[in-house]
Amino acid sequence: MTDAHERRSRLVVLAGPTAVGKGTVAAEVRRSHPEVWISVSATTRKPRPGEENGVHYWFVSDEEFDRMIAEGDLLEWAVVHQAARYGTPRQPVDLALASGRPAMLEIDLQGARQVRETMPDALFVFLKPPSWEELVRRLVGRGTESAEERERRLVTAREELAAETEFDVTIVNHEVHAAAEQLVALMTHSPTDL
Ligand SMILES: Nc1ncnc2c1ncn2[C@@H]1O[C@H](COP(=O)(O)OP(=O)(O)OP(=O)(O)O)[C@@H](O)[C@H]1O
Ligand SMILES: Nc1nc2c(ncn2[C@@H]2O[C@H](COP(=O)(O)O)[C@@H](O)[C@H]2O)c(=O)[nH]1
Repeated sequence: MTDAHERRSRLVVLAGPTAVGKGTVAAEVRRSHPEVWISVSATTRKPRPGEENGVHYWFVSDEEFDRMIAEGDLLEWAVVHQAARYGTPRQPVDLALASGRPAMLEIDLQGARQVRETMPDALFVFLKPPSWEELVRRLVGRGTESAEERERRLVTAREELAAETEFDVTIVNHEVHAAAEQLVALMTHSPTDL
């Protein structure tokens, strides 16, 4: 493996449609590979039951999010599902990469495109559902959105699925542990080895 490839693999950007399982797979990586650093995003969305500030997200006000943008604190940010703003705090990413830890961002397509511009050496991974029907089942089964919000998310999901070819690698999330292991392997192996 070349030095260039090692640099390329250390930051993984994970994206994919709503409810494909990005958060679940990221939680599995956190559980089984504590050596991997995972970014905690800031969002203006309200917490879901069980979500903790600083663990799942930094839940911030619109004013605080405006301040973070103005002060250049965010590596990327976007309005997602036409509903709330989400962004990646820049400094923790820089610190994780400087410390040599493998690092991962779990963000939407718009954010991934921004990171592609500023950090083209990152590895862009698309998490894909086994089928559209299974994606809808997971979204409904999660039970965290209203029917109206689910519809909005599925509109974005169609656009995100169409962007798969922009990514370096696709992982199909059939099973959570297997998907997490494939993701971690990408941080240490060439995609062509898998
Ligand atoms: N491999 C899998 N098999 C079956 N169910 C899964 C799998 N992965 C995730 N799920 C379930 O699918 C639902 C959506 O998962 P999750 O919330 O992680 O998706 P997400 O991609 O982070 O969604 P969003 O982009 O909307 O935040 C959850 O109920 C989760 O338990
Ligand atoms: N561009 C960014 N997108 C992000 C970030 N953190 C999360 N996300 C994406 O938002 C949607 C919705 O998440 P949810 O928790 O409300 O279901 C999902 O696609 C996430 O990947 C971020 O920092 N930047």
